[in-house]
Amino acid sequence: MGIKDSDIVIEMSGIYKSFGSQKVHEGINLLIPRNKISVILGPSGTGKSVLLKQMMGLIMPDKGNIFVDGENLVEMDKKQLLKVRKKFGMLFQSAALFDSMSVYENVAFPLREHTKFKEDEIKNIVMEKLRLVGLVNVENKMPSELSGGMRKRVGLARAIALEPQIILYDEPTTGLDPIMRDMVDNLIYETQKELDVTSVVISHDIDSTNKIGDYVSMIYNGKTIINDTIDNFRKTDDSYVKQFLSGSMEGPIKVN
Ligand SMILES: Nc1ncnc2c1ncn2[C@@H]1O[C@H](COP(=O)(O)OP(=O)(O)OP(=O)(O)O)[C@@H](O)[C@H]1O
Repeated sequence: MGIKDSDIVIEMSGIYKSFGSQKVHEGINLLIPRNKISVILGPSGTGKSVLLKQMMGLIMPDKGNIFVDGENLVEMDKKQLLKVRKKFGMLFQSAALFDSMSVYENVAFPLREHTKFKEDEIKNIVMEKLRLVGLVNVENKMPSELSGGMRKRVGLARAIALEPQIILYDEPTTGLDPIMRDMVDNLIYETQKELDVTSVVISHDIDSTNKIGDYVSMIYNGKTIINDTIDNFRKTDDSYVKQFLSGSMEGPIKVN
């Protein structure tokens, strides 16, 4: 079974994006199946983060279409885009916590911004999300008092506070030691199972990909090299994928 047989939640087609004279995307096509984990791989600077931002309409492509649940983001006005963005939660690379706010206030932040919930309702949700990511008795701590892995958990609790259908993870394991990396992989895996959401994970890490990925895509030189099931990814003869998997200097991928 290939990716085309699955229920697709996000479809990007013919995406072109430049910043000034710098061409980042030159005809990206990408399918993201619903309620599964899709990993997006690619060398540094190939525009993976830009791709993620385009999925939720934070950056618009110069050309191409982005469908979320069949609705085309590039044809939407601001109000429609705000509505679509509510389907998404994003965990940024650095977890991007507010340093001057406690853990509790960080997770409560999107609820205060986007809902009219009363304080006792907010409290219930915050405590429930913290419990879900495996954090107890830390709600009054400040981010600076937490380890890197705990901050990722708080970032994830905040990302899921509004119960998104789609969670985007921008390089969640970069800069973490192997044990912490494993912990974050498990967290992504468990969150997907527990909440039955669609997860899109940007990664450089083949071990993580093998562990959590249901589907794998690879982006290189502004184009999609592969976008398929993990099984087909492992079996492919594509020379770009093979070079990336082997970490070799030899092959079609140019190493700067
Ligand atoms: N808002 C922006 N304005 C101008 N250039 C940008 C903007 N966002 C990204 N870029 C450029 O687009 C290119 C792709 O960036 P992006 O962060 O998406 O790469 P990436 O594949 O996620 O890289 P990495 O794996 O190193 O994080 C980079 O050269 C970056 O400088």
